Amino acid sequence: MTLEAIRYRTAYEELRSVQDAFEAIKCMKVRGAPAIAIVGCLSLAVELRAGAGGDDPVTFIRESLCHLTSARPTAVNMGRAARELMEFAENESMEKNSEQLRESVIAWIEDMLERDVNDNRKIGNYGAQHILSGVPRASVTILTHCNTGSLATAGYGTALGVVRSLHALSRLKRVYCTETRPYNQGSRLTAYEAVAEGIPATLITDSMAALTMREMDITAVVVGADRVVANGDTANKVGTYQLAIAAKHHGIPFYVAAPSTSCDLSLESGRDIIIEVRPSEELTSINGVPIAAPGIEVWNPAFDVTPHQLITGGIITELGVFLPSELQAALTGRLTAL
Ligand SMILES: CSC[C@H]1O[C@H](OP(=O)(O)O)[C@H](O)[C@@H]1O
Repeated sequence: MTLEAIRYRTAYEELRSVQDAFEAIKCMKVRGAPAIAIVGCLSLAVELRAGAGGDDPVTFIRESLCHLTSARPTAVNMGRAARELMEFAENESMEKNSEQLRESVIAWIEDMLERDVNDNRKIGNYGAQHILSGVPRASVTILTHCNTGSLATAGYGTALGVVRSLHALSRLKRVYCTETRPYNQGSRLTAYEAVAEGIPATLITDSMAALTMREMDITAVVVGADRVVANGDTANKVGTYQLAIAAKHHGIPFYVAAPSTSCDLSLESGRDIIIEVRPSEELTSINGVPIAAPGIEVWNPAFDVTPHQLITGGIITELGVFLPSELQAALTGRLTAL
């Protein structure tokens, strides 16, 4: 029997309450804009199924959603879901008793799972068709950042959903995924999804991205989003902005893939987006092992904002692919301001 030095495993953790979900989101055991909203709301469903809220479930729902929304400020999805669910619950409470209301809200929450996967499959297909329409070559090479796959959503993924759709069409030559320091969503999660599904993928360090664009015939850069605002400026994992600059320099189309649930028309531009700054330890250690001089000062913004002018390929949504300047018109009527 050969020595098994490393076992890379899938582990599941039960979340039994809103507080469990809040803590899992806060410490990034659960991460990814859509996944944060879905897991947050599902934790509420778990408590409602157990009768939480008693004779006043609306108050319990409101307080729970407010708490969950406070876990991480940049991604819009949890806040959007909280507002929409609260509106639904208040309307339902006018004609349903507490038990009926709880069941109605649980059904609304459970529907999020299917809605998200359906949105992601549409994003995947729209994105793949748009990228393929621009190139005569049989197959394409994509560069992506962070993790935007099944481990960041209810399934299939957004930017990685585009990669999945290209792969399903046998039109993906290769996807280059950045390790995405400091939390390594790319090396730990995207690489895991790609290997598990036999998607041709190459892991690179973040610092190799510009060189990869120059040397590896990249067809397009496709990234996810945490908050796309009215003018198309997009907050996404830190490092996205410099990818967009490098893509511009190399004449490579830069796409953002995001469901309408990741869009926030209440904000005019990226200047209005709150950027989460995370603990220094994420940079100075890995799994508790120090990798930096003790006492060094650290700046650890979890996201940056890519100006809409650099999103040259377009914004891929479940409604289609739009230029940043077209986004607000495309989404108006489907989305209301937060
Ligand atoms: C479809 S996931 C969107 C987005 O969320 C990730 O951030 P985090 O891992 O900190 O939750 C990353 O920015 C992805 O692009």
